[in-house]
Amino acid sequence: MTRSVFVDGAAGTTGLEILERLAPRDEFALITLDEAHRKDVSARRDALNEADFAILCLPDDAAREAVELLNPAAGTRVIDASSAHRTDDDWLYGFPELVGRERMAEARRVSNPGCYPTGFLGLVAPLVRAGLLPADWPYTVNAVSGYSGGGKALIERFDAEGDIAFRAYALGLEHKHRPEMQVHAGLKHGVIFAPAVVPAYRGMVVEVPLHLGAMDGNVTANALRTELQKFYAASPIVTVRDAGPLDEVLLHAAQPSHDGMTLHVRGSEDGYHVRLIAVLDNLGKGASGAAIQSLNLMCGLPETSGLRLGSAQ
Ligand SMILES: NC(=O)C1=CN([C@@H]2O[C@H](COP(=O)(O)OP(=O)(O)OC[C@H]3O[C@@H](n4cnc5c(N)ncnc54)[C@H](OP(=O)(O)O)[C@@H]3O)[C@@H](O)[C@H]2O)C=CC1
Ligand SMILES: CC(=O)N[C@@H](CCC(=O)OP(=O)(O)O)C(=O)O
Repeated sequence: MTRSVFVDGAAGTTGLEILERLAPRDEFALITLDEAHRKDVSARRDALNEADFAILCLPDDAAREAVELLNPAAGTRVIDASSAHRTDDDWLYGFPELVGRERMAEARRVSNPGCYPTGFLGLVAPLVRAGLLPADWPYTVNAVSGYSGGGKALIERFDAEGDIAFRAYALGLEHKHRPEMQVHAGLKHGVIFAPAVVPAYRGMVVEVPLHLGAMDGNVTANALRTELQKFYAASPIVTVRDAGPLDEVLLHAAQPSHDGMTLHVRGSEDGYHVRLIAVLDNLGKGASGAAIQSLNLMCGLPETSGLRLGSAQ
């Protein structure tokens, strides 16, 4: 059975990577628009309603517009890579490891998680659910991303300026990912989110430092790691590393494309402090790879079909 797929925003950073992953697969037939029509509302409406699946790789406003162009009778199932619907109850949050693969199989509207939230939620949500971390703790998220995370505009800026080593942003302490992190981890307080961009094209490191010893209970770093290992034991995509020696270079300037995510739990000797660290590709598990994982599950296909999971992160 062949399913038709329309990628709206196919000329963008995320869209192109989705096309690369879909092109060799014969389970899917791509509906494409040429350069002259890719932003034409009428052509997009036709493509959106003709497709079995639409994958939206657009800015938020254009993604909302695409949803309005859909005729419910057409039955198109949607995966939205933007942040427009990530805390919308009418959409399933497309993090299969957290929401359950069975729900993905049935879903008609799936919101792809944000890149940084994928790292944060991958670390924190299972631990809050298990009662090992408190839901009412004031969490902090320190993170760096490759510059493709900002799409075509940021890629152009990095290519043009050439000498940026560390670009801190969201310095007003607001960011579109904060609500998503709070809601899907079930937290009482909004997080402090401190993102930065570094001169790597792709890849990201998302870190949650914890004063574990200041929390109630006698939870240890080993207990956190064991819980994450149990939670992801069946996952072919998320790996939880043990406490052994760790290469200090978590992100290379020429990081290869990868659709997995690796989690680390590093504890101090006295057990008081812990660093939870997620390493992923913003264009892999952080965007395009996640969309393909969701598409596979929505089609009843093997979860990892077409994913890039070859070399370890
Ligand atoms: N880059 C990343 O790592 C990640 C991105 N995302 C999300 O994915 C979405 C796309 O991001 P990204 O690929 O980085 O962005 P890009 O800017 O690289 O691509 C966006 C594409 O959408 C096109 N576009 C804009 N408006 C319209 C419209 N009205 N109709 C049709 N096409 C339109 C743009 O056209 P043009 O080429 O003319 O500018 C561009 O090709 C965003 O919502 C982003 O938040 C999610 C996770 C990670
Ligand atoms: C480096 C950079 O600018 N990253 C983007 C996040 C990536 C993005 O726009 O997409 P998602 O929200 O769908 O993850 C940002 O911080 O706004």
